[in-house]
Parts: sequence; C-alpha cells; structure tokens
Amino acid sequence: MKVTVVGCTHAGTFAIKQILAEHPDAEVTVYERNDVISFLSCGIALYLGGKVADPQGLFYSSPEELQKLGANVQMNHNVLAIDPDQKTVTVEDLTNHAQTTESYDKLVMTSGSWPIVPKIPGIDSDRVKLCKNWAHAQALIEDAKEAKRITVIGAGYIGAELAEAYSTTGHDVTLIDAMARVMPKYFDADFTDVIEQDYRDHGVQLALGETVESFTDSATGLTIKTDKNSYETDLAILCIGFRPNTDLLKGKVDMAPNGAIITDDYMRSSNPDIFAAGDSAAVHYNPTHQNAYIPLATNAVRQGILVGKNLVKPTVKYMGTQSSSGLALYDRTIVSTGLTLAAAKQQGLNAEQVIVEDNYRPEFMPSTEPVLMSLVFDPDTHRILGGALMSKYDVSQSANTLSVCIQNENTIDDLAMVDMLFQPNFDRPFNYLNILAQAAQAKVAQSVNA
Ligand SMILES: Cc1cc2nc3c(=O)[nH]c(=O)nc-3n(C[C@H](O)[C@H](O)[C@H](O)COP(=O)(O)OP(=O)(O)OC[C@H]3O[C@@H](n4cnc5c(N)ncnc54)[C@H](O)[C@@H]3O)c2cc1C
Ligand SMILES: NC(=O)C1=CN([C@@H]2O[C@H](COP(=O)(O)OP(=O)(O)OC[C@H]3O[C@@H](n4cnc5c(N)ncnc54)[C@H](O)[C@@H]3O)[C@@H](O)[C@H]2O)C=CC1
Repeated sequence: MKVTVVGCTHAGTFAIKQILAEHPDAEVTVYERNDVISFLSCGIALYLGGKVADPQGLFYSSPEELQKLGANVQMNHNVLAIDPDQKTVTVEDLTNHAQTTESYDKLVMTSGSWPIVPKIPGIDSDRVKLCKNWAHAQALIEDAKEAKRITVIGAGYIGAELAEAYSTTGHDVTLIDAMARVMPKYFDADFTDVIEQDYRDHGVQLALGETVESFTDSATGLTIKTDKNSYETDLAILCIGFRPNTDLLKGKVDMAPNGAIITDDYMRSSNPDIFAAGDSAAVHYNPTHQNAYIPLATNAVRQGILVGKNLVKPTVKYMGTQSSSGLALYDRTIVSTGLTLAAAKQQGLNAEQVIVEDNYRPEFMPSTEPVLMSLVFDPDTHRILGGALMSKYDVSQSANTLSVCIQNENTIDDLAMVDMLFQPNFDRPFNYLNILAQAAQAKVAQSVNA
C-alpha cells in the first residue's frame, strides 16, 4: 500500500507515526515544503518573549526520526497538484525545481492552514510580517532587534500572546482589532475587561474596534491607517486568523465554505482514498453537534492518530472537540472550553450563563486567589455548553474538567454535585467548579419561581 502524506507539522507527524505503527509494510512517502517538521508554533510567543532557552526544544520529531521509522521523507518538496482520478501527486523538489508525478493508494492531506492576508493597500511591505512557522519565528526574532515600535494586528489568541511578549521585551506595542474587545471569540467582557487593563498597565496601546485600511512605508517606518486613526510603527504582525491550505483539492472533495475538508468520523473525505486531519480539515464541534473550523494543535494530533487507525478500515471514531484552549498573560491563567454565551446565541441555541468569582481555597490559608468563572448552559435541558476561568492561580486543568463534562453531555446538576477532592490547600468542601454549577442551578430555580 502506497501512502502519500502532504505536509508534516503536527497532523502529518502523528499520522505518519501511527500509520507505520499499524501498517509496518506500508510505503509511506511524505512531502513537506519546509526544511523542518513538528514545529510547535505555540512556543513562538514564549520564544520571542525570551522564555525559551533552546528553540530546538520546540521540535518534538525530525525527518531522521520518521525515516528511521520507515517513512520516505521528502523535505523541501512542494506538492503542486493532486489528481484523485489517476491517484497521483505532482511534486516539485524546491532545491532544483525538478518535477515528478507519483502514484498513491491512499492520500493523507495534512497540509494545514495559512494566515489570512486580506487585500489591503501596502500589505506587501517588508515591514508587515506573519507568525505561523519556524521561518517566521526566526525572522521575527531578528526583526524585533531592530524594531522599537511593534504593532500587532488581530487580538485573537496569537495577537494576545505576541502583544504580551513584546510588552515585556522593551518594545512599544500597539494591538489593533476590528472588534471592540480583545479575544472576543473566546471570552466574555467580564474577562476581557481585566485582560485589557493588564495590557494598559504594561504600556500596550489598545486600538479596538478599528479596521486597518492601508500600510504605507516611509523613511522612518510604516504608517498604518485604520478607519479611525493612524499609527507609526517599525514592524506590523498580521494575525487575523487562519484559512485551510486545501486549494489542491478544491472541487475534488467536499469542503466547508472556507475550504476546510469535511471528513466523516474516521477522517475520510468524500473520496474514500483521501484522508484529512488537522488545520486542513473541519472538526465536529460537540457543543453544537455541527462541523466547525477550529485550527488547534489539539485537534491536529488527535485527528492525525485517527488517520493511522482508520486508514484501511473504519476502526476508531473521532470524539469531536470542545475547542478547549487557554493562555497565560502576564500573571494570569485564562482558559475556555465550548461556547461563550454570545456564540451560543449566534448559533440559535437556548442558552443562559452564570458568572461567579470565588477564592479557590479558604481565606484562613496563608494566601488564596480569586477565580473568575463563567458557565454557559441550556436552561431547559441543563446541558453544559461552555465555560471559562481566569485566575492568578493555575486553573488550566479545570477547563479540561469542563471539557469532559461537555463531551459527555453532563448537566449543571451533574457538575454541581460530582465528587471532587477537598483539602484546604486546594479548595473548599465544594470545589470552585461545583460552586459554579450550583450558581447555575440557583439561576434556573430563580427563573422558574419568578
Ligand atoms: C503562533 C501560534 C500559536 C499557536 N498556539 C497554539 C496553542 O497554544 N495550542 C493549540 O492547540 N494550537 C495552537 N496553534 C495552532 C496550531 O499550531 C495549529 O493548529 C497546528 O499547527 C496545525 O497543525 P497541522 O499539522 O494540521 O497544520 P500546519 O501546522 O499548518 O502544517 C501543515 C504543513 O503542511 C505543509 N504543506 C502545506 N501545503 C503543502 C504542499 N502543497 N506541499 C508540501 N507541504 C505542504 C506546510 O509547510 C506545513 O508544514 C498555534 C498556531 C500559531 C501560529
Ligand atoms: N493558546 C492557544 O490555544 C492558541 C491557539 N491559536 C490558534 O491559532 C489560530 C489562529 O490564531 P489567530 O490568528 O490569533 O486567530 P483568531 O481567530 O484567534 O483571532 C483573530 C482576531 O483577528 C481579528 N480580526 C479579524 N479580521 C480582522 C481585520 N481585518 N482587522 C483587524 N482585526 C481582525 C478578529 O476579531 C479576532 O480577534 C486560532 O484558531 C487559534 O485557536 C493560536 C495561538 C494560541
């Protein structure tokens, strides 16, 4: 069986390892246009912020490792075309521009995503950068040495982390977003109000509710014009979301409107010999029971493994995702899973929310910290739809607990009473997640009695 893999970051690396573990006789060839594999982009902001001593630690595999496992690893090879009828790929060796066409029995599309680059005048300026891969990270490290003023465009997860990192390395940072709040997709205003104040306290200039209209190079830097203001900067970094890198299969397999490949529960596209995983694919989003585009490494590694398990026959189903995610900004842990209230309403779901702040452990302890928590739930079925937590205490694993609740379709009543450990070092007789769900129960009871 000849297996061709297109792209080798997270989904590709995990797919190849699993394919070779399950099918040691498979002839696996992987084409990767870059010269590295398995780069953890999630470490870029930490690297730029000076928190990663050795950037080689940001790689967890190598072409040599995959080769030793039995893969034919073709680095610096760009797949130019895929012919699903002939079952061939046409590939260019980027070192000498030689082109070849090779056949496959199964194709694994792990070609990932690329940052969205809108057609804005001046966007081709050398001073406008992207932040996606190892080459970008290296360029940004060098550019930041020359730049004093850095403007981050997009206050989503990447922008939020970059703005924080550069505000701690002596740069003057401006953070622009078209929406009125930072990280509007992920957190409610109760959370983002606090985060925005943290940015201001660290000298970050927030330009929210502003849309970039042009970039103009000047002798002294770059002028960014928005619909409301103008900003002088040395470097601009564009991070306004990803789009799937799937043009090679356009019109050849079913895709979502943004180009994400639709797969079944076994990672098969509408063509049974073509599999997709990671940022090139749509995910099953459990809170809505719909397909969605949620480009996260968490999804990429799980889907990659499933390609290996299901390559020959459907064996293990994809569990779907809650889009659980989080970040650390300044001294706060900020995590979320599932839907925000606004997102639930946008999806037409019947949803309510409670927001509770409580200390994570008793006040008689030498120290404690408040935890800001939100829980989104269906007031009729009581099903949990989403939640978020923010604290100077490490609450990251509580988002994972909520994620399991959503995965298992648990209700606020389950979470209110589920067994959780108690010891004053860690929490109260009821854990703060129990208390959050009890507040949700109280809100439902109040509206029934009203
Ligand atoms: C700055 C940053 C921080 C992030 N932080 C997190 C985080 O904390 N947690 C999290 O879960 N996710 C995070 N993500 C998202 C995560 O990195 C992606 O979801 C993940 O990289 C997806 O992996 P993938 O293998 O599907 O796709 P990609 O990483 O996009 O890799 C696709 C690969 O395919 C190759 N390729 C594409 N087309 C071709 C072709 N035609 N021929 C040959 N090769 C090709 C590309 O060169 C690339 O190596 C972050 C992303 C960024 C940029
Ligand atoms: N900790 C984590 O889990 C991390 C995850 N990621 C993932 O990587 C992916 C890409 O991240 P981001 O690029 O930050 O995308 P994002 O989708 O998280 O945020 C994009 C932001 O750009 C804004 N925006 C969109 N168009 C704009 C425009 N024209 N002008 C100004 N602002 C505009 C949006 O309002 C949004 O706030 C995300 O899906 C995210 O999940 C990235 C970093 C960290």
